[in-house]
Parts: sequence; C-alpha cells; structure tokens
Amino acid sequence: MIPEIDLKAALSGDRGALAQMRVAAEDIGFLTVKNTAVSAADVEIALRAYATFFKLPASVKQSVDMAQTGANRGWGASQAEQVDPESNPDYKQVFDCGFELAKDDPLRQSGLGVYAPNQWPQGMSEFKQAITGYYDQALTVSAQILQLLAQAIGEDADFFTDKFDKPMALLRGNYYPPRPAWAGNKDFGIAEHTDYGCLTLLATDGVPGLEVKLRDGRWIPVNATPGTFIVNFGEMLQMWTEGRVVATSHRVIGSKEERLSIPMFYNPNYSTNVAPKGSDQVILAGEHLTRRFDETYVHLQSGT
Ligand SMILES: O=C(O)CCC(=O)C(=O)O
Ligand SMILES: [Fe+2]
Repeated sequence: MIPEIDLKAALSGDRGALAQMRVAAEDIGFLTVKNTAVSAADVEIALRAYATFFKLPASVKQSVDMAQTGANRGWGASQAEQVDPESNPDYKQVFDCGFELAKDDPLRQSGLGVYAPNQWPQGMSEFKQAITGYYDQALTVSAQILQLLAQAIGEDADFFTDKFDKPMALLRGNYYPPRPAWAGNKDFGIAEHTDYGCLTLLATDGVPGLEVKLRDGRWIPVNATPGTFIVNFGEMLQMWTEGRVVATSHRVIGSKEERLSIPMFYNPNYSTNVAPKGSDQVILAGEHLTRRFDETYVHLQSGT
C-alpha cells in the first residue's frame, strides 16, 4: 500500500518509479526507499553513536540540554516536546544537530535559531564524527529524493536545488525507551502529528513502532530496516505546493522494546518563499518553521 522506490533505478530514469513517487506524494504522503548511496553499515554507525549517547547519565546529557540554549540543538529530555496539544508531552528523548554555515557566512551573526551552533558533548569526538558523517550522507539522499519529487509533480528536476543550498536541515536521533508503566492513553513515544517542513528521511533500527494514519482514520504500521528508509512530506511542502503534496499524520505509541529512529528533516534556506505557488503572498520558510518549533517545544512556550 505504501509505495517502495528503488532510488538508483529512479535516478536513472525509471518511469515506473516516478509514477510511484506521484502516488506517494499526492495520495499517501509516505514511501519507502531502497538502494540509496547510504548502506546499512552507514546507518548502523549512526545508530550505535546515538545508542551510546542516550545511555549516558542524565547529568552528562544535561550539559547539552537544548532547554538551556533556546534552540533545538543538543539533547531534548523526555517530555520536552508536545507535538499534539490534545496529548501529553512525548516520552521520547532526542538529540538534534543542524546545518553548519560556512565560517564567513553573514547568517552566522544573525542569531537565527534554525542556524544555531551545534552542541556536542565534551570528550565524545567519535560521536560527533559519526553523526556529522551521517548528516552529510542524509543530505545527499534527501536532495536526490526531492529531485524525483519535483519531476513527479511536473516541475524541473532542479526546481528545489538552489532553494536548499543552506538548508535548515535538522538531523534528530529519537530514543524511545520501553513504554513506561505509567503511560496512559494520552501518552505516546511521539503523539499524532504531521512533520513541519518539506521532506523527512527516516532511518530506524528495525524495531516496529511507526504508524501512519490513512484517510479513513485507520492506522497502519510502516517499517524499515537499516539501509532502507521511510520518507514522508511535511506541512511546509503541502502549503508550498497548494496541497498537491500531502503531509500525513503519524505517531509512535511504543512497546516493551526500546527503539531508535533517525529522521533528517530536510527544509529549504531560511529566505525561500514557500507561499502557495499560485498566490502573491510571501511566506518565508524560516519564519514558518520557527513558529512551528515555538509551538512544540515546552521550553519555548510562554507561561510554562
Ligand atoms: O520514530 C519514528 O518512527 C517517527 C519519528 C517522527 O515522526 C518524528 O520524529 O517526527
Ligand atoms: Fe514525524
């Protein structure tokens, strides 16, 4: 039911893959992708690095707690994020890192949270190396998938290219501990939500957990083992394409088994106009994204 695309074949012009891409983008909002330049072993390196980080004592993780910097860089504790106002804050923990601007880029002085400096825990150079290595790989694959998407929806293959040369791309490690004994029906690993940006490239450790909401309201599981990826589209792209590309709700309830997932949230340059294509409005990608982050992070909400 969820289309699966062979990326290598698709990039060499397989028409069937483009048709699949169109169904994924316009109907379901999800696809799985295999045969990319990122191998299972590459993903395992990133998974192992995150696993090591999340097992550190809370006191060490607190040294890079994002609640201290006000930007989404570093560690986010359990309950730091509430993606669904109807549910309780999520019980997952996260570690976020983002795009590194060039040293002489004037945007570095801008103080924009979406380009904030990364926060790496002291004395863990292997962790930093593993995660930044995977970050670059995930950027490449995300850009390739967007190229296909552009073609699938009738744009030039390079429609997105210059709009993503300083991408507000956020790589996240999600750690879901076993579902806590106290968890009730308003508690989730991550509650029902749609992603905020354009494209999400998700790797997981293979433990099931992700569920996607169909139009009839049924929830179906989607799984991918290291080396294959789950891809979905976000609210910004839905708005930009006048609803042609759909942002589909998803969630993780969680189970007895702990689980790791690694989404790359791939978003355009801050100043890209992502207003509906046919309109004469101007909506800056960076402002749109910042507003959605502010609504989600418990530490950025006023009165809490
Ligand atoms: O862990 C997953 O499978 C999904 C995570 C997710 O939806 C998110 O981080 O936005
Ligand atoms: Fe998500």
